[in-house]
Amino acid sequence: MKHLKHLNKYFYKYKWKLISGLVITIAARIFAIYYIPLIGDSTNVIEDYIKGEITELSVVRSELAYNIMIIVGATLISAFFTFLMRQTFIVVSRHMEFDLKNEVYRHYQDLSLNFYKKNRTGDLMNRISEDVSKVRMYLGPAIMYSVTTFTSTVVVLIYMIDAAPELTLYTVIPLPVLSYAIYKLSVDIHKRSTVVQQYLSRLNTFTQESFSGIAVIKSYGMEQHTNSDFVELSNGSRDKNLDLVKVQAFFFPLMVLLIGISNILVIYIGGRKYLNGEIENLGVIVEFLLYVNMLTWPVASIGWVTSLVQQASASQQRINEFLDEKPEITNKKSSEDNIKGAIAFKDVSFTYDDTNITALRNISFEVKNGETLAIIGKTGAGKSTILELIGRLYDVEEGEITIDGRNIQNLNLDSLRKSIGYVPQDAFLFSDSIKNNIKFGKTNAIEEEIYEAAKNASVHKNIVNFSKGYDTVLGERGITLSGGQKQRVSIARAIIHDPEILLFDDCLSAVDTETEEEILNNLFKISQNKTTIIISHRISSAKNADKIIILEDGRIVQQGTHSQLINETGYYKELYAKQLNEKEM
Ligand SMILES: Nc1ncnc2c1ncn2[C@@H]1O[C@H](COP(=O)(O)OP(=O)(O)OP(=O)(O)O)[C@@H](O)[C@H]1O
Repeated sequence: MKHLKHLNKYFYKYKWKLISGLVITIAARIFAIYYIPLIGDSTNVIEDYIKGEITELSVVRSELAYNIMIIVGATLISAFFTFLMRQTFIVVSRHMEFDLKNEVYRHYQDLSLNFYKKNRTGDLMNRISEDVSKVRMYLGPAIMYSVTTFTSTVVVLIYMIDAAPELTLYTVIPLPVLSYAIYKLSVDIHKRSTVVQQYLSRLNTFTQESFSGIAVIKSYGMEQHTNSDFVELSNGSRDKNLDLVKVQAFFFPLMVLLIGISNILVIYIGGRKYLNGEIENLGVIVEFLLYVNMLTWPVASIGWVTSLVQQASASQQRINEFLDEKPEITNKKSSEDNIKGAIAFKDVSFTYDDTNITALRNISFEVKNGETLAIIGKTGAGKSTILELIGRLYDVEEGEITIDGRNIQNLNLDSLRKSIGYVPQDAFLFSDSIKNNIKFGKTNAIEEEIYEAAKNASVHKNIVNFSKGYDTVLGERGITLSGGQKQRVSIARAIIHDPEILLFDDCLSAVDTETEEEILNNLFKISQNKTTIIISHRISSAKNADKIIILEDGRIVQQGTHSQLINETGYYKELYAKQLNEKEM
């Protein structure tokens, strides 16, 4: 239960709505019960007529007509209040669910990359959807049914004790048993449905992966194999579903059985008391039958609600685990910074926490504002790590990275990130239109700016050739761009952002050398007063840079300009010779 404390702030936020829900529920219950004594009364009138205590049929008629009117009126009012009750409690729970989802989502966004490496996307999604839904069952139905149960029980018991105290005692005896049995059943149902849920999520992941990787499956002729894996999984899923259905099937029969026992007790004990003259009228027995039936659902719901609260508590615990995670990268300065973009690494070493791989060792270099630095090196040399550190996707512990002479950890984080246009190695595009993907870099960009950015990234011509042009939808719902096109849309996104610092991580690898040349020329014009860092495996991307550094195993092994490096024995000269040869061939 302690995990659910986190939600108290939401109860406080919606306190007035909840209090009005409470008042409405009490009113609904009072009106729902109000008519029962009238039914007892009507039975008594008929009984008195049969016994001859009332001789006028017209008296019976008018008494019954009056009772019926009140019964219909009270039922309608009760129905109206019940409608309002659901509208209040369930609507409030939907608001709370919305708030909680937003809270979790905002927190996810603040968390650092390390958190995303440690936790699987499926798990993140489950906690924000499945777990939040389970918590909503506590915020809405569980609270609503608890209030209903409490008010119904109190009001019904008052009426019952007033009518026949001893009979009340006998008839309510089976009800706690009913509540306990439903609780036990609900716990079992919960256990089984968790397993069903797990199977479902495995089945979903499997199908999703199979369809995403359909090209690989088909080209290796693995359809049969994949199909039998699917059948095996879905057989398991069906069996678990059947297990669940079996237990669920007990729910209503159990309720009917226990209500039946209560009814028999009312008739048996009530009947004997009537015959002994301890109860004056048959109407009391009729009333009691109605009371017992009216108590059944609230009492049964105690068991159900207990299990809902337990599930919600387990879910909230999982949500809290993530909410308690502190972002590793924090903003230490609230006021904004004006960034020009001169970057310097001073003796920076960096080891990834999770793999313990030391990606950078004693790295020092400087790029002045407006200059271009190219980084070349074999795969795994630490090139991408340098760019990630500049954007503070990770913080360095050894050495210092400065921008405009200030340690980046002391700069306003938002200003820092806004001053950077980063094109990662795997160009990621959203399942949205090309236009919106480019606008991601500048949400208020006008059409002309989008076209300009796309032209500078040499992708405009490709885009206008699509039948829907810039409105072409990408990804699952639309077309798939070629690797080179993706990279160029991603470059356009960085260009439109118009940042002070441009970071390109091997993002021209999938374009042909001619287009590469074209983009580099455009970039050269755009980035006159920007600081640019280009990572590449090609000399052609690096040769015009003001400075080139060669990384090997996390260390800078050579640095200089193109003309210096081609005359110096080492990796750059070898690469140059190799790529020159390839070009000539
Ligand atoms: N997120 C990460 N978590 C743990 N280790 C990582 C992570 N990213 C990179 N590494 C490791 O750090 C080392 C440097 O990786 P990095 O991506 O910086 O190399 P790179 O020079 O950019 O390589 P490539 O040219 O293949 O992109 C590698 O050994 C890599 O396995």
